[in-house]
Amino acid sequence: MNVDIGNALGSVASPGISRAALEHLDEQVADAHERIERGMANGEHGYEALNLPERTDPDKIRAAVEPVADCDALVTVGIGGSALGAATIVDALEERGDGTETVFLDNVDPEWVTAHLEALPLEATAINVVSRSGTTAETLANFLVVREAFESAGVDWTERTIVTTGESGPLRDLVDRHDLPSLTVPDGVPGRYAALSAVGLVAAAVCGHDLEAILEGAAAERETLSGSLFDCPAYAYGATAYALDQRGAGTNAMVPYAESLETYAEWFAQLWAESLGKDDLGQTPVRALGVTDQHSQLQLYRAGPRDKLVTFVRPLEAPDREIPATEVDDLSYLGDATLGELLDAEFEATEASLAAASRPNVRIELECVDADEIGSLLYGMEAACVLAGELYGVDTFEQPAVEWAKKATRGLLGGGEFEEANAVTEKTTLRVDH
Ligand SMILES: O=P(O)(O)OC[C@H]1O[C@H](O)[C@H](O)[C@@H](O)[C@@H]1O
Repeated sequence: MNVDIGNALGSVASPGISRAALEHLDEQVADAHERIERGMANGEHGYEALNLPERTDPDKIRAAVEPVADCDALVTVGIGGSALGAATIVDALEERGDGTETVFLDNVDPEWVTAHLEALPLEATAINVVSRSGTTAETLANFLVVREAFESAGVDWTERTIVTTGESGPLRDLVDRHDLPSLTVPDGVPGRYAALSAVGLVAAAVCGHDLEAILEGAAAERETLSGSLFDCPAYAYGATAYALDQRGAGTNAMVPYAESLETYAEWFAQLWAESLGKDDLGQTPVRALGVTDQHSQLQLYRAGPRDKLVTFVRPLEAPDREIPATEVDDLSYLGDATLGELLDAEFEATEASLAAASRPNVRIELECVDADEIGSLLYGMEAACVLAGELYGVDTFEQPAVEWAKKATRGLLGGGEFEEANAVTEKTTLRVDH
């Protein structure tokens, strides 16, 4: 992964960061890097995630999925960090997989869940249940619904289920009770940093992806971590995003220029929001897709409030397709090009249009979208986020605000005494009814 922060410099953009300020920030990056290395060496909570490329055992994951390796479809039941990493990988690599259909049940909208289950060939479908805590209501509820759907269809779900969870908890109890194949979420790895463990790789393994290549790409990115942002793409990104936020770019629009990376933007949004949104600090991630959202959001990014950083992710190589020639003179220029050339031109034009309007933007380049590069991207952005967390001085690896709502939900459903649930009845209303 390469990062170009030229269009975030003060000489181009407003807000922007001057070279001198960047040099100064680099001293903080050196300190933060030392802290990160120490955390990694000691296996501290959160920092341990950056050790995953060396710690994850692909053979173990493949052995666990072996009983369902010939399935036609895989339904992953998980939410947040227990779904988005896996979804990012299989969506990015879909064209390179073995054709296994993948469905991610990461919502409890009943109509949507039912529609998915009814469309799946259950006798040829495997179930991938993922929950670090083993207590997340949405995941456990969906698993119960999926189980029942299998039972009603006369399919033995215990033969088709793989569970990834912590060492203990309700989901671990189910594993033990039904003797299900299972994998463990590594200690010290928060869900949103777990894509490079079994949490993200079970689905990839079932789809026939090259787990070693994903981990090698991540390991190569890990090698770039160093005490200077000028030598480390991940830190260059994390430090620049932080510096831009400090200067007023409170929103970070993540814009991959590849359909296959659309889910990656969702994964990034969780990573950035849950890790940095604390103590009244943080940068709001928004998701967009090139070229599609040039025609819906670009107007705001180029001419709206100067409160945004636009982050492009650009694969340099991709399969291409000719644009057929046409008999209409005004369109003849298209016939001389390919769809890839059009995509590239749109990217270059959009990037330049933002720079010309002094809007800060950063370019993240991948060689292509393959297993190696996706490993590199996920690891690089995790490291960027950990660095940003150090610079902000927040508790990067916790998410107390999300836990608050989880407790309130459980309280409302009678799952225990949680005072957070009282806030629901105490709500202030000012209704305008039809
Ligand atoms: O893996 P689980 O324990 O089921 O948690 C799933 C998700 O739950 C919450 O929403 C947390 O904020 C996320 O960080 C986590 O990824």
